[in-house]
Amino acid sequence: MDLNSKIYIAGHRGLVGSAIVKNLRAKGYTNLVYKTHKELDLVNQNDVEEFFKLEKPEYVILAAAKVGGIVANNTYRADFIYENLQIQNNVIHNAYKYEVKKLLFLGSTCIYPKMAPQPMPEDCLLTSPLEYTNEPYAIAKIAGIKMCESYNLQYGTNFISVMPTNLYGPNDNFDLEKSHVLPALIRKIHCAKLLNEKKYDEVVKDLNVNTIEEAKTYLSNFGVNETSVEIWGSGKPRREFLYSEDMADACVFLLESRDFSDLALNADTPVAKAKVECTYEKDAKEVINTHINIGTGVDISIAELALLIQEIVGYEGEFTFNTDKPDGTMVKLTDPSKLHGLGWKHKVELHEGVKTMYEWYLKN
Ligand SMILES: NC(=O)C1=CN([C@@H]2O[C@H](COP(=O)(O)OP(=O)(O)OC[C@H]3O[C@@H](n4cnc5c(N)ncnc54)[C@H](OP(=O)(O)O)[C@@H]3O)[C@@H](O)[C@H]2O)C=CC1
Ligand SMILES: C[C@H]1O[C@H](OP(=O)(O)OP(=O)(O)OC[C@H]2O[C@@H](n3cnc4c(=O)[nH]c(N)nc43)[C@H](O)[C@@H]2O)[C@@H](O)[C@@H](O)C1=O
Repeated sequence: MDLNSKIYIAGHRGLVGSAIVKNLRAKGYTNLVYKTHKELDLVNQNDVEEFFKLEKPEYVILAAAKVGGIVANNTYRADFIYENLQIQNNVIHNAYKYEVKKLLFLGSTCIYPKMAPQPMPEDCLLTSPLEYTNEPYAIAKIAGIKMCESYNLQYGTNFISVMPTNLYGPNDNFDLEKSHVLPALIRKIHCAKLLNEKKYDEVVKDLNVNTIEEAKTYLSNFGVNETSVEIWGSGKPRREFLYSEDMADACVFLLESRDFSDLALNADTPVAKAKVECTYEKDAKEVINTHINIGTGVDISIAELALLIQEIVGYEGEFTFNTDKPDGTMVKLTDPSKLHGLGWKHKVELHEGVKTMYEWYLKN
């Protein structure tokens, strides 16, 4: 990739996409292409093909997807599987058709089995059943990995898949119903603090409603009042969080350094030969695995996360636990040793990242 290469970032306004644009710009890449969802609906096959035909990007980063937290995944199951399959089918296939030099596909660590060994290595994929709450989303993501792998093998493309752990940072989704836990808890705890301090104008502004009564009613639906904040589930599940700017840096690092161009079945390489002959299937599988974990290797319980956010926000109320809401997977800690072996490690620790994110939230 040189600094003038034409790079298409799909999903450039999202949590990850915006961090990737920032990272690429800081590294001096100048020829970046993007479209909002409104300008180009990636679910639409014809429109995506027209875009590739016209723009002919040399590199593609696929950070556009239907994304949400545990309840959104569990509720809008059809939308999560349909939209994600459509988006990735359209983008990956056209990247092949219009000869993109390299593509980076963003999966998720929820592709791994619910009872995966901890920490989860890349090769535990497809070894036992998935977590139910996000099974449709995870199945779409697994299809994306297998598509990248299959196009590399059959057509000699250079498609990479990354499996990030739970992410957070600027431009995150703070919608209390649909967001992930970290932005949801920041907003709930912040609003409870404002209610407690009777800063009603600020609560009304935060929620974009007209009156404090409206704001209080809305927040009470999410178990938030002057003195307490509801946490979904038991608080016992453990999650691993990575700051979005670290995630973006890992993506650009892998895009610059990882290469699968010798994997085509007709390539004159030992892996390709092994794959054709099906003689060294295990060895070949280890080498052709296009997916790689991106994580910190450190996790924290949801109850501990709430305490950490409480301290950063400066909230003095209590927490309640709503066990009618799902816990989801109890532990999903990545094994990032493959990534570490390639020479990349995260820089932002959780406390610092949450502090920076809260400052961003207050400004935006
Ligand atoms: N957030 C997380 O914790 C994790 C995320 N991931 C993966 O990382 C990737 C990025 O996620 P994240 O940044 O959090 O998601 P966001 O929801 O923040 O951003 C998603 C982006 O995708 C775009 N988009 C969605 N649907 C369409 C569509 N039909 N056509 C065009 N654009 C569309 C949105 O565009 P617009 O802004 O114009 O609406 C938005 O820019 C996804 O693949 C996700 O699965 C993986 C693990 C964890
Ligand atoms: C990244 C990954 O994220 C999703 O999986 P998840 O990790 O289960 O997502 P989550 O962040 O929404 O929840 C984490 C934990 O936190 C608890 N929790 C407490 N209180 C709130 C709360 O207020 N909101 C939310 N959302 N969760 C809460 C919640 O009950 C759960 O135990 C995938 O669907 C999929 O999108 C994916 O790839």
